[in-house]
Amino acid sequence: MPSDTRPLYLGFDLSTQQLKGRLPIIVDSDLKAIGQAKVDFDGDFGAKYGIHKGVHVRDTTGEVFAPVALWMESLDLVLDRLAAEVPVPLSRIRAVSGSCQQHGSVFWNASASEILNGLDAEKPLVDQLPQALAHEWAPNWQDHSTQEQCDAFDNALGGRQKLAEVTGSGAHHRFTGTQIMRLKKDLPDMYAKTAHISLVSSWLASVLLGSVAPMDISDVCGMNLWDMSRQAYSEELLALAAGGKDGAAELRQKLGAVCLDGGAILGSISSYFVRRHGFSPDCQITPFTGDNPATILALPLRPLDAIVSLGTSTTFLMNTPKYKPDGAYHFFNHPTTQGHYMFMLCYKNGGLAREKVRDQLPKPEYGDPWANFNKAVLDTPPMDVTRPDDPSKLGLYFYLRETVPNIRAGTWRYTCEGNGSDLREASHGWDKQKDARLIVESQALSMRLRSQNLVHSPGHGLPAQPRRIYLVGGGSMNPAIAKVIGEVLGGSEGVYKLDVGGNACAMGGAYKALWAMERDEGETFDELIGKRWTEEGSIERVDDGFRDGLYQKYGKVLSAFERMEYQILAEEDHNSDDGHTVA
Ligand SMILES: Nc1ncnc2c1ncn2[C@@H]1O[C@H](COP(=O)(O)OP(=O)(O)O)[C@@H](O)[C@H]1O
Ligand SMILES: O=C(CO)[C@@H](O)[C@H](O)COP(=O)(O)O
Repeated sequence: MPSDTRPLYLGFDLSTQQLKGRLPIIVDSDLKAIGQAKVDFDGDFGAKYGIHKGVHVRDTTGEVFAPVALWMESLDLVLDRLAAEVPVPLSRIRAVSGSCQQHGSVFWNASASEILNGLDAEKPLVDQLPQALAHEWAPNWQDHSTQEQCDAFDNALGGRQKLAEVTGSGAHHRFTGTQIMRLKKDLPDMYAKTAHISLVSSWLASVLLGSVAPMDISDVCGMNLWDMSRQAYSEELLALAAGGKDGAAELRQKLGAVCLDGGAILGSISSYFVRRHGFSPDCQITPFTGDNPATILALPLRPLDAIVSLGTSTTFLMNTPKYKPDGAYHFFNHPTTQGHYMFMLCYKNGGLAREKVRDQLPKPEYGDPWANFNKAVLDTPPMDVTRPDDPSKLGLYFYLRETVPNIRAGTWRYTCEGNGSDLREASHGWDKQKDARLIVESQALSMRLRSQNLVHSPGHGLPAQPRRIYLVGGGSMNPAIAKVIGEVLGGSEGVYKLDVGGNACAMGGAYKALWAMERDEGETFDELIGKRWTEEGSIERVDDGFRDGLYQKYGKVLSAFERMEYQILAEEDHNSDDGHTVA
């Protein structure tokens, strides 16, 4: 086929701080990215919407939310930029999918279908679509205003572990079921006016489709409402969120159908995008998923490989056929492979917490803003142990209430012996330079602690650990962070970064659209992408990973790290509004 007629697949990424579109060109045996465009929410629209890092925060309640109109403006703008920046017409795009920040929800009113279907290409989305909303704000995954609702969810089926067994997760502040329950209580008129509820992923798919799109099989698991063994909504949990049996039926209707096939074709793109942005009327929309499920589609991920996503949130992801739910982590349906799951740990205090520590150090006058942070990381030895009898330093750096564990905002500095004994608070703290290494170690130790049941020995007598660790997200550009992650988490075959770096989830979305259109009968995503994907040009080895001796040293302080978390949790007033659920 001549190169200028080969079909293209577009993958969006609507994440916390930006909307990105990546446009890979697909050839017979290769998958090649040919261009991208980006809207930065703060940079492009910060003043207009009064947002900071893509969201509004209400400190008194713990609410975190984003203006939906911001995403409407950003969608038109990113497509204008894409058309200007890529050397191919958008009419060559054959199908679109994408990945969006998880758990956020958009509340549509009863005129949504009519407005979506009748968009006028002469006017921007932001002049027409807000009228289709019942609520101008979308709760964001950093929201932590739902402790009361989390307690109710954890108790509903007989305990947190039971909830995790049924839905793949214990109750979490950000999960959509707890958010819907709170909004129904706080804003009953808004809830009554709501005809449809979308996740951010199905919202973006709806706009592109020109009708309300179904939720996707993986992203639907981020609600605490989906029964994993039945692959259907849990009636009991719907009733809990919506206040009784009648409420459950109404809520099920608002949530709509769920698309069980990640490679389904939902329909042709809305004529708005054909007329305004030059898409072909034959361009197809396939289900959009969450940014984390899409990230595991950015490469053929084998069981025992792990992805660490260093975006606004930090997430640790694995593809596994085993379902071993626990209140401290998440199991989602795999976005493309039935019978497989995505294991996930998710931390709120990821990139922004590292930025806070970085900003305590002198700012480099020019060049890489991370240069001084990186120097401090590399100048500090593991756990700041220089001599054999130095105590090991451990810290927690939370600028927001954390998810796992559910610890309030604050900074804590502790020491212990090399074997994990004699844990005590470092009453005089330590030099700020050391925090740079210690925050990265702390984030990696938490991931190691909570993923240890999921990994086994990769062979050759090695201790249990991931085989390969792939880094993605904005922080994956950072070699000092990569080194510490390898030292703490291991990785018997090394640590790699994806060449698409911060765009892995958009790439995963584009691959999903490709699979939807080009799969043979019964051909799995991994089979199709595995045949065309090559390591060369896709990944780069950035660290050795497992280091015999040092890996075991970090292993010895894991129990002290866990005790430190418990001690801090125990300090919280159990009767305070903050609650004390151990996640
Ligand atoms: N060189 C770097 N070193 C460390 N962190 C970085 C670097 N470059 C970007 N980041 C971090 O990446 C984060 C954004 O990552 P990204 O994956 O684009 O975010 P999101 O998808 O959540 O919008 C920023 O908060 C920033 O802290
Ligand atoms: O809440 C979660 C996962 O459960 C977050 O990972 C969000 O999905 C947002 O991700 P980024 O903006 O950091 O990409």
